[in-house]
Amino acid sequence: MERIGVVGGGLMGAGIAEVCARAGSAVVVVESEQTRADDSRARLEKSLRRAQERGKLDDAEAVLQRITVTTELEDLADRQLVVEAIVEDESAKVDLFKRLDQIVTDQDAILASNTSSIPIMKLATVTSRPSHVLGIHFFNPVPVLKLVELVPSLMTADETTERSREYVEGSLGKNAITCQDRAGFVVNALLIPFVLSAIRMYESGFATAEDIDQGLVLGAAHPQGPLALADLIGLDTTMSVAQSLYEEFKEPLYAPPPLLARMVDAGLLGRKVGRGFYTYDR
Ligand SMILES: CC(=O)CC(=O)SCCNC(=O)CCNC(=O)[C@H](O)C(C)(C)COP(=O)(O)OP(=O)(O)OC[C@H]1O[C@@H](n2cnc3c(N)ncnc32)[C@H](O)[C@@H]1OP(=O)(O)O
Ligand SMILES: NC(=O)C1=CN([C@@H]2O[C@H](COP(=O)(O)OP(=O)(O)OC[C@H]3O[C@@H](n4cnc5c(N)ncnc54)[C@H](OP(=O)(O)O)[C@@H]3O)[C@@H](O)[C@H]2O)C=CC1
Repeated sequence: MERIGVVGGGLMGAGIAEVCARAGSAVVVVESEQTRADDSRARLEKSLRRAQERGKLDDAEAVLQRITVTTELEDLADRQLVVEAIVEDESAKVDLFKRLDQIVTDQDAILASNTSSIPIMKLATVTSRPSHVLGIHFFNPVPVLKLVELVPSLMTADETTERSREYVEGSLGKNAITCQDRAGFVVNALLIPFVLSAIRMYESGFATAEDIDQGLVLGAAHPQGPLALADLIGLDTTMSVAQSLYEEFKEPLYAPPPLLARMVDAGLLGRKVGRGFYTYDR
C-alpha cells in the first residue's frame, strides 16, 4: 500500500510510521496538537538517524521525506490504510473511529487500531464499514520486534484481514499471528498478568525491583525484567490494559495493583517521563 495514515505519533505511532516509511509507503501522522507533532517528528528523526549510524538504513533523509506530521485529521482523506495509535482509552478511540469513518473517502480503505486490549468490535460498530475495521497490533519497540497481531472482529471481512497480512508481512517484513477479538488478544493476555504479578511482588516487599528483574533476565533469559518492561510500555498504558482485561474477564490476576494506580496518579509513567520503577536520562 502506498498511502498510510497513523493517528497518534507517540511511542507506538512514531514506530509504526517509521517502519511503514522504511518500507516505501508515504505516511501521514496526525497528532493532537503542534507541540506533540514536533515531539513526534523529533522522535522519528532520532530513531532514523540512529538506524543510519548503526548501518541498518542507507538514507534516513529519504525516509523522513516520505513522512508528513500534521494536526489535521482531514489530511487522512486519501489514505488506503489508517492505523490508530492514540491513548488506550475506549471513549477517545470510539470518537476517533466515528471521525475517521467520515473523513477517509476510499470505501476500500482499512481502518485499523493498534490498541493493546480494547475489543475491536467496540470500534468497528461506530463506523459505517465494520467489514473494513480490524486490530493491527504492533509491539514495542516497533522497529525491533517482529510480531504483529491481526485481530479481526466478528464483522471484519476476510479480505480486510488478508490485505492487512499482505502489507505487514510482505511489505513490512513482520510475522503476523491471528487472534480472536478478546481483550488483550494473545500476547497481552499472557504478558500483562506477569507484569502485574511482578508489581505485586515488589509492592509486598518480597524483593527489590533490581532483584526481581535480574531474576527473570538471568534466570529465565528474558531480554529485560518485568518492571523494566512496565517502564518501557508506560505505566499508564499498562494500567489501561489491565483495566480492559479485568473488565472483560473479571479475573483477579488482571486487576491493577494499588501501587501501579498510585504511580500513574503521581505521573511516574516510566521511561517516557524519565521515572517509573527506575529513573532514566531523557
Ligand atoms: C503493551 C503492548 O500492547 C504490547 C507490547 O509491545 S508489550 C512490550 C513488548 N516488548 C518487549 O517485550 C521488549 C523486550 N525488550 C527487548 O526486546 C530489549 O530489551 C530492547 C530491544 C528494548 C532493548 O534491547 P537491549 O539489548 O537492552 O538494548 P540495545 O542494545 O540498546 O538494543 C538492541 C537492539 O535494538 C535496537 N533498539 C533498541 N531500542 C530501539 C528503539 N526504540 N528503536 C529502534 N531500535 C531500537 C538497538 O538499535 C539495537 O540494535 P543492534 O543490536 O542492531 O545495534
Ligand atoms: N506502549 C506500548 O508498549 C504499546 C502500546 N500500544 C498501544 O498503542 C497506543 C498508543 O500507545 P503509546 O504510543 O504507548 O502512547 P503515547 O502516549 O506514547 O502516544 C499517544 C499519542 O497520541 C496522541 N493523541 C491522543 N489522542 C489523540 C487524538 N485524538 N488524535 C491524535 N493524537 C492523539 C497523544 O497526544 P496527547 O498526549 O496530547 O494526548 C500522544 O502523543 C495505545 O492504544 C496503546 O495501548 C500497543 C503496543 C505497545
